[in-house]
Amino acid sequence: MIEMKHISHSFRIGRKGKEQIISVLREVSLTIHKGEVVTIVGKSGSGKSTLLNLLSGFISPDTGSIRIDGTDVTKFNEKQWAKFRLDHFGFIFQNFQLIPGLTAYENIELPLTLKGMTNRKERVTEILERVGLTEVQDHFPNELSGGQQQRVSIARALVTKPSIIFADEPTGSLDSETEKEILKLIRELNEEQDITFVMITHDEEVASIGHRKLHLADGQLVKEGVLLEA
Ligand SMILES: Nc1ncnc2c1ncn2[C@@H]1O[C@H](COP(=O)(O)OP(=O)(O)OP(=O)(O)O)[C@@H](O)[C@H]1O
Repeated sequence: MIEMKHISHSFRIGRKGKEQIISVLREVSLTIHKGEVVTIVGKSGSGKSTLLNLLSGFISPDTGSIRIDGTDVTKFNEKQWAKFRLDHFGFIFQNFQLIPGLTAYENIELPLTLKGMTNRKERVTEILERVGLTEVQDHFPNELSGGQQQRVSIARALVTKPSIIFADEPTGSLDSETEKEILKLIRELNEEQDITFVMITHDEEVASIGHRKLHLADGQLVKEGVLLEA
Protein backbone atom coordinates (compact mmCIF):
# COMPACT_ATOMS: atom_id res chain seq x y z
CA MET A 1 0.00 0.00 0.00
CA ILE A 2 1.22 3.48 -0.90
CA GLU A 3 0.16 6.60 0.96
CA MET A 4 1.42 9.90 -0.35
CA LYS A 5 0.38 13.03 1.55
CA HIS A 6 0.74 16.65 0.41
CA ILE A 7 3.83 16.02 -1.70
CA SER A 8 5.37 19.00 -3.45
CA HIS A 9 8.46 18.98 -5.60
CA SER A 10 10.31 21.64 -7.53
CA PHE A 11 13.48 21.69 -9.60
CA ARG A 12 16.11 24.40 -9.68
CA ILE A 13 17.21 24.96 -13.26
CA GLY A 14 19.66 27.13 -15.13
CA ARG A 15 23.02 28.74 -14.38
CA LYS A 16 24.09 29.81 -10.91
CA GLY A 17 22.93 33.33 -10.23
CA LYS A 18 20.24 33.06 -12.89
CA GLU A 19 18.46 30.03 -11.48
CA GLN A 20 14.78 29.49 -11.85
CA ILE A 21 12.63 27.29 -9.69
CA ILE A 22 9.99 25.27 -11.45
CA SER A 23 7.29 23.75 -9.37
CA VAL A 24 6.45 20.31 -10.83
CA LEU A 25 4.15 18.75 -8.21
CA ARG A 26 1.98 20.73 -5.82
CA GLU A 27 0.37 19.17 -2.76
CA VAL A 28 -0.20 15.79 -4.37
CA SER A 29 -1.92 13.21 -2.16
CA LEU A 30 -2.85 9.70 -3.20
CA THR A 31 -3.49 6.25 -1.77
CA ILE A 32 -2.88 3.09 -3.75
CA HIS A 33 -4.13 -0.14 -2.22
CA LYS A 34 -2.48 -3.53 -2.35
CA GLY A 35 -3.31 -5.38 -5.55
CA GLU A 36 -4.47 -2.32 -7.47
CA VAL A 37 -3.35 -1.44 -10.99
CA VAL A 38 -3.21 2.34 -11.05
CA THR A 39 -2.28 4.24 -14.17
CA ILE A 40 -1.08 7.81 -14.17
CA VAL A 41 -1.65 9.80 -17.34
CA GLY A 42 -0.70 13.31 -18.28
CA LYS A 43 0.88 15.34 -21.02
CA SER A 44 4.62 15.39 -21.57
CA GLY A 45 6.17 17.44 -18.78
CA SER A 46 3.19 17.07 -16.45
CA GLY A 47 5.35 15.41 -13.79
CA LYS A 48 4.61 11.67 -14.25
CA SER A 49 8.25 10.57 -14.04
CA THR A 50 8.84 12.95 -11.14
CA LEU A 51 5.96 11.31 -9.26
CA LEU A 52 7.36 7.83 -9.93
CA ASN A 53 10.86 8.93 -8.92
CA LEU A 54 9.50 10.27 -5.62
CA LEU A 55 7.59 7.07 -4.89
CA SER A 56 10.65 4.96 -5.61
CA GLY A 57 13.08 7.17 -3.68
CA PHE A 58 15.26 8.42 -6.53
CA ILE A 59 14.42 12.00 -5.57
CA SER A 60 13.18 13.48 -2.27
CA PRO A 61 10.09 15.63 -1.82
CA ASP A 62 10.36 19.27 -0.73
CA THR A 63 7.38 18.77 1.59
CA GLY A 64 4.93 16.02 2.46
CA SER A 65 5.22 12.39 3.47
CA ILE A 66 5.26 8.95 1.88
CA ARG A 67 4.40 5.64 3.56
CA ILE A 68 4.88 2.38 1.72
CA ASP A 69 3.77 -1.00 3.06
CA GLY A 70 3.43 0.60 6.49
CA THR A 71 6.90 2.18 6.57
CA ASP A 72 7.50 5.93 6.58
CA VAL A 73 10.12 6.28 3.82
CA THR A 74 10.06 10.09 3.60
CA LYS A 75 13.40 10.60 5.33
CA PHE A 76 15.19 7.48 4.11
CA ASN A 77 18.84 7.88 3.12
CA GLU A 78 20.23 6.29 -0.05
CA LYS A 79 21.36 3.11 1.72
CA GLN A 80 17.94 2.57 3.31
CA TRP A 81 16.26 3.18 -0.06
CA ALA A 82 18.52 0.72 -1.87
CA LYS A 83 17.57 -2.07 0.54
CA PHE A 84 13.89 -1.11 0.57
CA ARG A 85 13.70 -1.09 -3.24
CA LEU A 86 15.24 -4.54 -3.45
CA ASP A 87 12.79 -5.91 -0.88
CA HIS A 88 9.59 -4.19 -2.06
CA PHE A 89 9.82 -2.96 -5.66
CA GLY A 90 10.24 -4.15 -9.20
CA PHE A 91 10.76 -1.80 -12.15
CA ILE A 92 9.78 -1.98 -15.82
CA PHE A 93 10.99 0.64 -18.28
CA GLN A 94 10.10 1.71 -21.81
CA ASN A 95 13.58 0.83 -23.09
CA PHE A 96 13.79 -2.38 -21.01
CA GLN A 97 17.15 -1.49 -19.40
CA LEU A 98 18.52 -5.00 -19.64
CA ILE A 99 22.24 -5.59 -19.20
CA PRO A 100 23.55 -6.30 -22.72
CA GLY A 101 26.37 -8.63 -21.60
CA LEU A 102 24.05 -10.93 -19.64
CA THR A 103 21.70 -13.55 -21.09
CA ALA A 104 17.95 -13.47 -20.47
CA TYR A 105 18.43 -15.99 -17.65
CA GLU A 106 21.26 -13.98 -16.08
CA ASN A 107 19.35 -10.69 -16.32
CA ILE A 108 16.45 -12.26 -14.44
CA GLU A 109 18.76 -13.86 -11.88
CA LEU A 110 20.58 -10.60 -11.07
CA PRO A 111 18.21 -9.17 -8.41
CA LEU A 112 18.34 -12.49 -6.53
CA THR A 113 22.15 -12.36 -6.58
CA LEU A 114 22.03 -8.77 -5.30
CA LYS A 115 19.79 -9.94 -2.48
CA GLY A 116 22.36 -12.59 -1.60
CA MET A 117 20.04 -15.53 -2.35
CA THR A 118 21.78 -18.81 -2.99
CA ASN A 119 18.95 -21.04 -4.26
CA ARG A 120 18.24 -19.04 -7.38
CA LYS A 121 17.78 -21.63 -10.09
CA GLU A 122 14.34 -22.86 -9.10
CA ARG A 123 12.90 -19.35 -8.89
CA VAL A 124 14.44 -18.16 -12.19
CA THR A 125 13.25 -21.29 -13.99
CA GLU A 126 9.72 -20.86 -12.62
CA ILE A 127 9.54 -17.21 -13.73
CA LEU A 128 11.02 -17.96 -17.17
CA GLU A 129 8.27 -20.50 -17.68
CA ARG A 130 5.56 -18.13 -16.46
CA VAL A 131 6.48 -15.40 -18.94
CA GLY A 132 7.06 -17.89 -21.78
CA LEU A 133 10.81 -17.41 -22.23
CA THR A 134 12.24 -20.83 -21.37
CA GLU A 135 13.35 -21.47 -24.93
CA VAL A 136 15.24 -18.21 -25.29
CA GLN A 137 16.80 -18.10 -21.82
CA ASP A 138 20.36 -18.25 -23.20
CA HIS A 139 19.84 -15.41 -25.67
CA PHE A 140 21.45 -12.02 -25.09
CA PRO A 141 19.07 -9.01 -25.16
CA ASN A 142 20.08 -8.05 -28.72
CA GLU A 143 19.09 -11.56 -29.82
CA LEU A 144 15.50 -11.04 -28.63
CA SER A 145 12.50 -9.17 -30.07
CA GLY A 146 11.18 -6.06 -28.29
CA GLY A 147 8.30 -8.03 -26.78
CA GLN A 148 10.66 -10.76 -25.55
CA GLN A 149 12.99 -8.14 -24.05
CA GLN A 150 10.06 -6.60 -22.20
CA ARG A 151 9.11 -10.06 -20.91
CA VAL A 152 12.66 -10.47 -19.58
CA SER A 153 12.36 -7.14 -17.84
CA ILE A 154 8.96 -8.08 -16.38
CA ALA A 155 10.44 -11.39 -15.18
CA ARG A 156 13.37 -9.50 -13.63
CA ALA A 157 10.90 -7.20 -11.86
CA LEU A 158 8.91 -10.18 -10.55
CA VAL A 159 11.65 -12.54 -9.51
CA THR A 160 12.10 -11.13 -6.00
CA LYS A 161 8.32 -11.30 -5.33
CA PRO A 162 7.93 -7.53 -4.86
CA SER A 163 4.72 -6.03 -3.48
CA ILE A 164 4.80 -3.12 -5.96
CA ILE A 165 5.93 -2.84 -9.58
CA PHE A 166 6.56 0.60 -11.07
CA ALA A 167 6.18 0.66 -14.83
CA ASP A 168 7.32 3.67 -16.86
CA GLU A 169 5.69 3.60 -20.33
CA PRO A 170 6.16 -0.20 -20.46
CA THR A 171 4.72 -0.52 -23.97
CA GLY A 172 6.12 2.72 -25.38
CA SER A 173 8.62 0.96 -27.66
CA LEU A 174 6.36 -1.88 -28.80
CA ASP A 175 4.06 -2.36 -31.78
CA SER A 176 0.34 -2.46 -31.05
CA GLU A 177 0.03 -6.26 -31.17
CA THR A 178 2.93 -6.75 -28.74
CA GLU A 179 1.59 -3.92 -26.60
CA LYS A 180 -1.68 -5.84 -26.12
CA GLU A 181 0.23 -9.00 -25.20
CA ILE A 182 2.36 -7.20 -22.58
CA LEU A 183 -0.64 -5.40 -21.06
CA LYS A 184 -2.49 -8.73 -20.83
CA LEU A 185 0.51 -10.27 -19.07
CA ILE A 186 0.61 -7.38 -16.59
CA ARG A 187 -3.09 -7.82 -15.76
CA GLU A 188 -2.72 -11.61 -15.41
CA LEU A 189 0.26 -11.24 -13.07
CA ASN A 190 -1.65 -8.68 -11.02
CA GLU A 191 -4.57 -11.08 -10.61
CA GLU A 192 -2.47 -14.19 -9.95
CA GLN A 193 0.05 -12.67 -7.57
CA ASP A 194 -1.79 -9.68 -6.05
CA ILE A 195 1.06 -7.35 -7.02
CA THR A 196 0.32 -3.62 -7.08
CA PHE A 197 1.19 -1.95 -10.38
CA VAL A 198 1.75 1.78 -10.73
CA MET A 199 2.08 2.55 -14.39
CA ILE A 200 2.72 5.84 -16.12
CA THR A 201 1.76 6.44 -19.71
CA HIS A 202 0.74 9.28 -21.98
CA ASP A 203 -1.61 6.92 -23.86
CA GLU A 204 -5.23 7.03 -22.60
CA GLU A 205 -5.99 3.61 -24.10
CA VAL A 206 -3.05 1.94 -22.36
CA ALA A 207 -4.09 3.72 -19.16
CA SER A 208 -7.54 2.17 -19.32
CA ILE A 209 -6.17 -1.28 -18.40
CA GLY A 210 -5.88 -0.08 -14.81
CA HIS A 211 -8.48 -0.40 -12.05
CA ARG A 212 -8.02 3.32 -11.62
CA LYS A 213 -6.74 6.06 -13.90
CA LEU A 214 -5.29 9.24 -12.40
CA HIS A 215 -4.61 12.36 -14.44
CA LEU A 216 -1.75 14.73 -13.72
CA ALA A 217 -2.19 18.31 -14.87
CA ASP A 218 -0.40 21.46 -13.76
CA GLY A 219 1.36 19.54 -11.01
CA GLN A 220 -1.82 18.18 -9.46
CA LEU A 221 -3.96 15.06 -9.70
CA VAL A 222 -7.30 15.72 -11.31
CA LYS A 223 -10.26 13.56 -12.26
CA GLU A 224 -12.34 14.74 -15.19
CA GLY A 225 -10.90 18.19 -14.69
CA VAL A 226 -11.75 18.28 -10.98
CA LEU A 227 -8.97 18.44 -8.41
CA LEU A 228 -8.87 15.27 -6.31
CA GLU A 229 -9.20 15.82 -2.60
CA ALA A 230 -6.42 14.55 -0.36
N1 LIG B 1 16.28 16.59 -13.03
C1 LIG B 1 15.54 17.63 -13.44
N2 LIG B 1 16.02 18.89 -13.35
C2 LIG B 1 15.28 19.94 -13.74
N3 LIG B 1 14.03 19.87 -14.24
C3 LIG B 1 13.51 18.63 -14.36
C4 LIG B 1 14.23 17.46 -13.98
N4 LIG B 1 13.43 16.38 -14.22
C5 LIG B 1 12.28 16.86 -14.73
N5 LIG B 1 12.31 18.21 -14.82
C6 LIG B 1 11.23 19.08 -15.29
O1 LIG B 1 10.06 18.76 -14.57
C7 LIG B 1 8.91 18.75 -15.40
C8 LIG B 1 8.20 17.40 -15.32
O2 LIG B 1 9.05 16.40 -15.87
P1 LIG B 1 8.66 14.85 -15.87
O3 LIG B 1 9.80 14.13 -16.52
O4 LIG B 1 8.27 14.43 -14.50
O5 LIG B 1 7.38 14.85 -16.82
P2 LIG B 1 6.62 13.63 -17.55
O6 LIG B 1 5.17 13.87 -17.36
O7 LIG B 1 7.18 12.34 -17.07
O8 LIG B 1 7.03 13.87 -19.07
P3 LIG B 1 7.25 12.81 -20.28
O9 LIG B 1 5.89 12.23 -20.58
O10 LIG B 1 7.75 13.69 -21.39
O11 LIG B 1 8.26 11.81 -19.82
C9 LIG B 1 9.40 19.12 -16.79
O12 LIG B 1 9.17 20.50 -16.98
C10 LIG B 1 10.87 18.83 -16.75
O13 LIG B 1 11.59 19.68 -17.60
